[in-house]
Order: sequence, then C-alpha cells, then structure tokens
Amino acid sequence: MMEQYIIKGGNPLVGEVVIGGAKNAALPILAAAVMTDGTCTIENMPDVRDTNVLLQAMEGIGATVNRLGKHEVVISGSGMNADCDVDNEYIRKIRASYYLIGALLGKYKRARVALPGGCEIGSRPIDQHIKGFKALGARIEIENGMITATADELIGCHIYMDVVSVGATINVMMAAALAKGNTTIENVAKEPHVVDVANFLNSMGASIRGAGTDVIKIKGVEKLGNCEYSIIPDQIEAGTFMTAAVATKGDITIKNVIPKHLEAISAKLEEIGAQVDEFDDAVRVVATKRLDSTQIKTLPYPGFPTDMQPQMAVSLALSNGTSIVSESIFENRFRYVDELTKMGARIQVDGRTAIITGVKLFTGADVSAPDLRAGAALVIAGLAADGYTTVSDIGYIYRGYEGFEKKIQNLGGDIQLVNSEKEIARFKLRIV
Ligand SMILES: CC(=O)N[C@H]1[C@@H](OP(=O)(O)OP(=O)(O)OC[C@H]2O[C@@H](n3ccc(=O)[nH]c3=O)[C@H](O)[C@@H]2O)O[C@H](CO)[C@@H](O)[C@@H]1O
Ligand SMILES: C=C(OP(=O)(O)O)C(=O)O
Repeated sequence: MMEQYIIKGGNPLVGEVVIGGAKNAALPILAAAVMTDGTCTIENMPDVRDTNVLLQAMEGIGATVNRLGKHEVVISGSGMNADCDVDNEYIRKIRASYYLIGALLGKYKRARVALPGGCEIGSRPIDQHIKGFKALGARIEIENGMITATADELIGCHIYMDVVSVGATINVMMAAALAKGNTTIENVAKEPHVVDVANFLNSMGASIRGAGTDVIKIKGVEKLGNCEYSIIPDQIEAGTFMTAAVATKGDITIKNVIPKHLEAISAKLEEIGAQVDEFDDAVRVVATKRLDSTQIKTLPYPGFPTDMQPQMAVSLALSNGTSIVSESIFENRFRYVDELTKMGARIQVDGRTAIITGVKLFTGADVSAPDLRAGAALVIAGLAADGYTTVSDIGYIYRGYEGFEKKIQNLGGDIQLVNSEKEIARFKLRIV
C-alpha cells in the first residue's frame, strides 16, 4: 500500500498556522534565477515536491544549488551552458518545467525542454507561450515530447495575449527581459505571483513595469546580476486553511499572509456567514454554525481562484441550501465530485457547472486524490466527516503543501500518514 492519510473527522480546527512561500511564484522564480551567471539568494522557498523536482532538474543542467536551511536556497547558473536539454521522468510530470523555456531562451537564445505535465485538470495548451516566443523572434519545434526554441536574437515586440494565462505571461516576460529593445504584452495575467516574478527579475536588474495590471512593459537589458529575494506567501495554502476552518466549524488564525491577495476568498466566506478578521499579515476565520449557500465562478485574479474551487466546494457541500459553482478556467476540475459523493455529498456536475445541495454531515469513506487541490479538499472533507476517511494518492498533495498533516495536527485535526493496513488499524484502535 502506498502512503495514505487516515483521518478521524469531527474535531473543529482551532489555533494558528503559518503559511509558507507560494509554490506558483517559487517555480518561475527558480527558473529565472539561472538567467544570471551571478548568484541569487532566495528566501521563503516552499519545501514541496514541485520545487524540489525543479531544483534537481536545474542541477541536472549544471546550475549550482546550495540550500541554506529548509527555506533558503542560493542558486548560480554559471556552470550551465547553451546546449543543455531539460528532461527526466519527473520534470515531465510538473507544469512549471515550461518556465525553463523562457528563462533559457532569454539567456542563451536556445532552450530544449520536455513538454510540461501538471495536474490533469484540463487540456492545458501552451499556444500562447509559443505565440509570445515567436513574436520575440524565436523558432519553435516540437518533437518526441520536447519543445525546442531557438533564436539568433530576441527582439522586443508587441504581443496581445488571446487568453489570460499565468504561465504564458510569466514565460514571455522572462524571455523579453533579455531581448533587444522594448516589449509590450497586453491582456496579461495579474496574479500576485506574476507580480512577484516581475519584482524578482527587477531585483536581478531587469526593467519590467506594469505587472499586476493588464499591460506589462519590458525594456530589454543585456544581462542580469545577483539578487536577494523573499517569495510572497502562498495565497492558495492560506485559502485552503481558511476553508478548513469553515468546513470544520473551527477558528483558525492564518499567519504570514498578504490579506489583499485573499480578498476573493475572504469575501465569499463572509458572504456565506463566516467571520473573517484581517490583520497586517494574518487573517482569522471563525465559523461556529452551519453556513449559507452561494454562487461561485472561477476567474483570473482578482476573481475567485480556480486553485481554491474544490476546497470551497467542500465548504458549500456542508452549507444550507443550494450553491452553484462554475469553473471557467479548466474544463476538468470536478474530478473530486465522485469521491465526495462517497462521503454523502450531493453534487451534480453538468459540464463546467456543479450544483451543490448542502448536507448536514459527511460520512467517512475511502477516497482517492485526483489532483493537488482536489486532494486537499478531500482531506478537509475527511476532517469534517463523521467517522474515518482514508485519502490515497496523496503524492499529489505533496506537490504543493509542505507539512500538510503536521499543520492540521497542530490545529487539533486527527490525521495520520500511514502506509500499511496495520497502521490504519492502529490509528483506529489508538495503539501507539
Ligand atoms: C504552475 C502554476 O503556476 N500553475 C498555475 C497556473 O497554471 P497555468 O499557467 O497552466 O494556467 P494558465 O493561467 O496558463 O491557464 C489559464 C487558461 O488559459 C488557457 N491557456 C493557457 C496557456 C496557453 O498557452 N493557452 C491557453 O489556452 C488554459 O487552458 C486555461 O484555460 O495558473 C492556473 C490558473 O491560475 C493555476 O490553476 C495553476 O495552479
Ligand atoms: C494546478 C496546480 O498546479 P499545476 O499547474 O502545477 O498543475 C495548482 O497549483 O493547483
């Protein structure tokens, strides 16, 4: 038996939890760090599977990676060269490997990288990345699962993105940072992690303005240099604990966050009747009673994040009345619904819409995580359920949550990591 979580539901989560650095900022920042032959010292690096896979891949192509403790890393790209290929079994499984295309294309005018993986939440094309690289003057070839981008030189240009894409915005911004002349990218993503990567590149000597608005303007520079940087807190890890407070009728103070980044989530939780208090760098979420239903539509930032849709749906599945959740970003992000149904949830999916009829209580069941956020959502469901729940395929959860079960245990949640039937029996009998 592979590792699983076993959970005995029923305890409200109460206490404080400290949020780590944002995975989806950390990944492009790591890739951007090798765009200089100098050194980048990066703090608040989350110690999660995806960042570790990317760090290994970077070492595999000659970058030097020195870890100063669990959350600080010093990176130098000086040992790398222009004809490195980025590929291994693991790099093919993560999404953010595609950031090495923009980073290496910018630095060497050549990049050859395995096509990206990531959670199976939709078809996930990369046409907008390619459109941006081509507009900068790159030639693109895709064969045998690899993408190759080459250019004699990259020349600044004007790009209008057809869809708002986090990945394409960041990737093209990285390549354009080392292009000749000025680039304007319109209809860009405005997520906090887009802004964080622009700030990181600027701290290396890039000249990028407008990140966080619809238009990013980049003045190409010849090279980038050393920097020291601290990654922003993870908006989605924070949101996950916010919804855990609601689903378990708990009281959690979530520390080391930027409350502004959480506004879409806070507003929805307040709308359904939770108490949300904002502090300078913390939010407290209290839910003492059963909450109300609502409607949610996932949208690019500052709309409600798709990466919070499954966790929020779990809270709504325990609320009074009928809620409607529309998923407008990824067409296949309701795969957790069948699992949640095993626990007594009443959810009907029709295409990109889920109609949720709230139930009073879930009952424990054996469920399996179909992807990262759905996995976290099923854990929350287990914490709120009557009886025992096992969650398998938790490797997905490790992709993006550091010490998930420990943080939950510290809040009073009854959860254990197990890898045998014997351990499950022990947990149930409380034999230590
Ligand atoms: C590693 C990382 O940061 N992953 C996040 C990133 O994924 P990712 O960067 O893959 O998501 P995008 O923002 O690019 O995708 C948004 C939408 O644009 C479409 N699209 C995207 C690119 C493209 O070239 N063509 C195209 O049509 C996608 O299919 C999707 O419908 O942003 C998503 C949206 O916030 C999050 O759910 C992911 O957690
Ligand atoms: C979908 C996610 O990640 P990825 O894009 O890496 O699959 C996520 O972080 O929720």
